[in-house]
Amino acid sequence: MCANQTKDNGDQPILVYVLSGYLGSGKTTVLQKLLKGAKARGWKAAVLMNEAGDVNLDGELLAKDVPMAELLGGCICCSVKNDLGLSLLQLAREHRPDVIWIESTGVAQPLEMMDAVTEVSMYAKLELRGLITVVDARHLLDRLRLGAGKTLRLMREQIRGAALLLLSKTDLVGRGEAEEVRAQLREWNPSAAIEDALKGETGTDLITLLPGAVDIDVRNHYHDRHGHNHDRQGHDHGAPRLHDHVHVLTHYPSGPFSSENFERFLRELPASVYRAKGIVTFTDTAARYLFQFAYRESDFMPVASRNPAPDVIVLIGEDFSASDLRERLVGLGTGTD
Ligand SMILES: Nc1nc2c(ncn2[C@@H]2O[C@H](COP(=O)(O)OP(=O)(O)OP(=O)(O)O)[C@@H](O)[C@H]2O)c(=O)[nH]1
Repeated sequence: MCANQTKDNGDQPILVYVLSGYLGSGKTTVLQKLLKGAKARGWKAAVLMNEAGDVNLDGELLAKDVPMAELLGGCICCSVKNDLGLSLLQLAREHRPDVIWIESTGVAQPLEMMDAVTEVSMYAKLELRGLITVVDARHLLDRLRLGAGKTLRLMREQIRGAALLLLSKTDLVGRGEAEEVRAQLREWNPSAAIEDALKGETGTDLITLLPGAVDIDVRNHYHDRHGHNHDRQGHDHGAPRLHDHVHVLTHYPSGPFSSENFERFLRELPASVYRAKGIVTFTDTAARYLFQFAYRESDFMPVASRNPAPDVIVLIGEDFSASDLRERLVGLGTGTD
């Protein structure tokens, strides 16, 4: 391979992560570490920042060479939902990054966020890999002591929706208190990885903790600048962490399948998958279809033929086995479903 050949991720999905966490929990601090880690690995990263106010001060704290889009004056999950789509698409098309980090406002509802981000998968090859929630140990503890309330409820939702939980401000609590917080996190979200992140510093390289990030390593290293041909399975990058119990699963079908198989697949989805959407091509119909599945009802609409996005199926749920569902999805195309 030629030494100055650059990586080509043309056909690879851009991986998207949402950084969630209550106001002041340490999201920007973590984002700075993520950007540093991405740079060290030669990944091209971009950032989308959402601030509830009219100015974005956090953006000032980030490296100037990182493409960044800002959404001000509202929260992604409600008032600026459509703008999020446009900004994400623009970032994706203009910069073709390997990874996009979205820093959400501290008050964002995680499920609404997932819904908004996955909507963009209908227009560009982009894959939401999950929510990373930063939890302020001190603040959560104080809220737990106060008992039920709106803020505690939101913190709990952000924790429940996460694939990775980063515990910040452990320096502001005692050792026993930190353990109390960890136990609470495990109770609310038993499938998430939990890591201490004091001022954004984690014991293990933060990048390796991201669900699915090894995929970026694999694609980059395969075309690495020095021409080294690395193992596409990523075996030389340490053992990838398994996040089988995911909340979002994005699948790109390798070809069309029968509408009957697909309808059966939707009917047989486990109750833990409460939202699905995508674009599919059937062997037995002329048009491509955009489908929406919510509250176990599905809806199909023909897609304009000019939509350049590839076929895609996105599943969103509480906690489901990705490998099991992925197997069923692959089976759709082979008729073994
Ligand atoms: N003591 C302590 N302070 C921290 C830690 N992590 C972050 N901070 C500080 O907490 C403050 C808020 O951190 P940010 O990273 O800006 O938090 P954020 O979640 O982006 O804040 P918003 O965007 O306002 O929601 C900053 O002053 C950080 O330096 C930590 O682990 N311990």
